[in-house]
Amino acid sequence: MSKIIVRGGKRLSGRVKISGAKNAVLPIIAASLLATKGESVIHDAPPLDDVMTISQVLKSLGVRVHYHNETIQVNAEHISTCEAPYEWVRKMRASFLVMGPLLARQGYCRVSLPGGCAIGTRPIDQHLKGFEALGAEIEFGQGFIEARVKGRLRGAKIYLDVASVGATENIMMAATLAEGTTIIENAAREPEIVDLANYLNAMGARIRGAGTGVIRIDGVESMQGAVHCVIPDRIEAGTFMIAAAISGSSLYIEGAIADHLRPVISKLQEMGVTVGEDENGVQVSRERPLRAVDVKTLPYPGFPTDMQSQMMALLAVSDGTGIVTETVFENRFMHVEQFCNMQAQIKVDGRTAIVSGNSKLRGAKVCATDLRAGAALILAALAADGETEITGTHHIDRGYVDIERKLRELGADIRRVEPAEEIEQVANHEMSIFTVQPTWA
Ligand SMILES: CC(=O)N[C@H]1[C@@H](OP(=O)(O)OP(=O)(O)OC[C@H]2O[C@@H](n3ccc(=O)[nH]c3=O)[C@H](O)[C@@H]2O)O[C@H](CO)[C@@H](O)[C@@H]1O
Ligand SMILES: C=C(OP(=O)(O)O)C(=O)O
Repeated sequence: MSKIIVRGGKRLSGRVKISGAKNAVLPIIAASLLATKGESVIHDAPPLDDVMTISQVLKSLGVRVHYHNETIQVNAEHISTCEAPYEWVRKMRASFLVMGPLLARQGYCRVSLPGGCAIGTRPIDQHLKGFEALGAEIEFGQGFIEARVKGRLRGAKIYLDVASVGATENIMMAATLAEGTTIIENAAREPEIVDLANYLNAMGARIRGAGTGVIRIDGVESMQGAVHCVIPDRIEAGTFMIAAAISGSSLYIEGAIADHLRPVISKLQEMGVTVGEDENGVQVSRERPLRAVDVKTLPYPGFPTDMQSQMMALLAVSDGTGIVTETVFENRFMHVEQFCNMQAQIKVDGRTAIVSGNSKLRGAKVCATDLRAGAALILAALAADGETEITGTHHIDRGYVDIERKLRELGADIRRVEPAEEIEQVANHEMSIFTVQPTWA
């Protein structure tokens, strides 16, 4: 498969435009299943493999989906089946988000168990607990989950044991068409939850409190298609902020919403990075040596787990020792071994990684073990001596739009290599939206 090759040591400069948020657009596309009338038009939908995957899930349900120029149109007036197949759901955890809308609208669904990044066991018990509280009966089949309800779901009070992003989204979507009021307590507060609630409200839902720990949903009889613009991707923005810091550069990150990035901005400032903000984005500059800091991942508004590996790359080249504690996922240190192949000094003890700084990173052959780990390896490679070859690029393509083009335009020496004999195969493969966008459009 393809490789990304980076020759480190280049200064970057200029501005980079952040794409729409992967983690916002995926639930929003799933939510469009709730519209029994009219078409949804979703702008700033990034051309990512994950967006293709969720589109394929909807198409497999008989829904009309069309993608053009970062706008996705969904017409879900007609649904022909309530079964979301393994073929697509296994590729990505967010596919499981069709369960809430299907159950609410059709009273039945059969959804394959979800896949996604291998960063922990990632149970779905909180999603199912929520559906059961709303009156659904849940059955496990072989690799499938079936949910059914007689008549409409009924509003309920649901306390989440963990403030799960996916469970909050799935339950919130299911509750929109329930009879009566649903209250989700200990709800996740991520900006992507707020974006989803805004879209659902534009479709006719009645949701209050999204972005706080208590969300109230007053059920409505029906919903229709709506127009929506997806928020900018705070994780992509954070990744480019670290690109500026790790390469000793100054970059303007266009579209970044500083309020969504507070924990990342605050850590970078503690490390000696200058961050300026205005209404259109953030300016990040690093002129002096970096100071190591400790980082603990937490649900929003804490430091995002999706920025942990990128921050670890930065700590590896900072002065001093930084302790990284991962509290959200129990197995999200797979990238450490890859960093160590680049001469980073990192020791893992359970959920803690001790990063001894001042490493002179060296280019090496490394493999992206998951999406953010792949981005973090690119960042490390920007600061490394010599050439780094990164495989496992399919992980990166799940969540970053044209990362190598964006970095190249800023001055990085980065390119993607497709082995000659595989080019034709890739071009014919419907997974690659970059080469065969029209097959799922
Ligand atoms: C598509 C998407 O938006 N993905 C994001 C979403 O994933 P996702 O929605 O899967 O993450 P969750 O917030 O659900 O997971 C957080 C923690 O809760 C646990 N848990 C979750 C559900 C459940 O039913 N039971 C349970 O125990 C998980 O194992 C994990 O330890 O939020 C994560 C945490 O910010 C991010 O890393 C992912 O990028
Ligand atoms: C873990 C991630 O994605 P997913 O939840 O889709 O696996 C991520 O975006 O970093």
